[in-house]
Amino acid sequence: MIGPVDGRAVPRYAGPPTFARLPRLDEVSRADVAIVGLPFDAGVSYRPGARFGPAHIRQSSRLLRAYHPAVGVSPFADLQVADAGDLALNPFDIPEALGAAELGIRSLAEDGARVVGLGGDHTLALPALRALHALHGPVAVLHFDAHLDTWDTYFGAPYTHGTPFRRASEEGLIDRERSMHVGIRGPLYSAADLDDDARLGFAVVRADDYETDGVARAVDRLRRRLTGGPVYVSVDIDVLDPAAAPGTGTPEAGGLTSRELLHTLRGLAGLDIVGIDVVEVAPAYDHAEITGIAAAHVVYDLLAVLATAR
Ligand SMILES: N=C(N)NCCCC(=O)O
Ligand SMILES: [Zn+2]
Ligand SMILES: [Zn+2]
Repeated sequence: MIGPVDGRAVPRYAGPPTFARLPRLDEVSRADVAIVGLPFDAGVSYRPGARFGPAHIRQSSRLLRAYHPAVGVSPFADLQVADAGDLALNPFDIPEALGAAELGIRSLAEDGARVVGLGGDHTLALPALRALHALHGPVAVLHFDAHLDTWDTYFGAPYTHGTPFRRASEEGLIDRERSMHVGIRGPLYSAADLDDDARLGFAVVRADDYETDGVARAVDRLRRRLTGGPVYVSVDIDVLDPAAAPGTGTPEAGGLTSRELLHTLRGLAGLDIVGIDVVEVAPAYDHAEITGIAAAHVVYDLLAVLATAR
């Protein structure tokens, strides 16, 4: 395995701009995990800027270290993780951008890598699910978000960051018996949004459930629903409270702490995770890399979970 540049030999703030200062994909013969930047934000409904997310998450990942004590693994030693760079996604043509994202993710996955997409806005979950469906058939979606993202259209547009999981459900890409949202909160357009969402195949762990029932119960609920098949993990960074992730486009008060989120992610060990995205990091609204660091740790903890399958 080729791991990250050692922070005790080359200063953290020097060295390659790859995620965690890992090798580039073209520097390794094969990869278990490919981290790919998806700089695209033409699907947003409010604050723009998630196109700068991949570079920001990479910059905020320079302090990650080799050993994960809570999980008891060294993700970069147990897995060959490499940075595949960014896909070139057309900012003026959403369907074309989604096609390019699907193709890029699919070709990385066909080479045998688990793909971690760094967003970019949440529209990108749709091409990722199209790519994975081609390889695995319908997958369960474990979706961390303040928002349902199963709305229908905005201004008549079907492909936006508020609609990827409705499209994915309509297209038969997801397992409607095993998908779920975690962290849902905030105002909806109407009560019918929740009925539509349930019909599209999602169970819900609300942000408020963390307050009343705690992390262990949330983990228990999601493990029960997700076991028995492939799982796609999609993390919209706005699942975190704006205090823990100010750098995002559609923030909602009352979200998870980063400790709650990371603890929940570690509870996924043993599930068959076939793909991951971390989206909606918009650095223009970030401060002191708070959001970038949270996103980098989300990726790191999910890599640790993947490493437990070794
Ligand atoms: N996927 C994210 N972050 N937000 C969706 C919000 C869609 C809306 O403004 O109704
Ligand atoms: Zn969201
Ligand atoms: Zn979202």
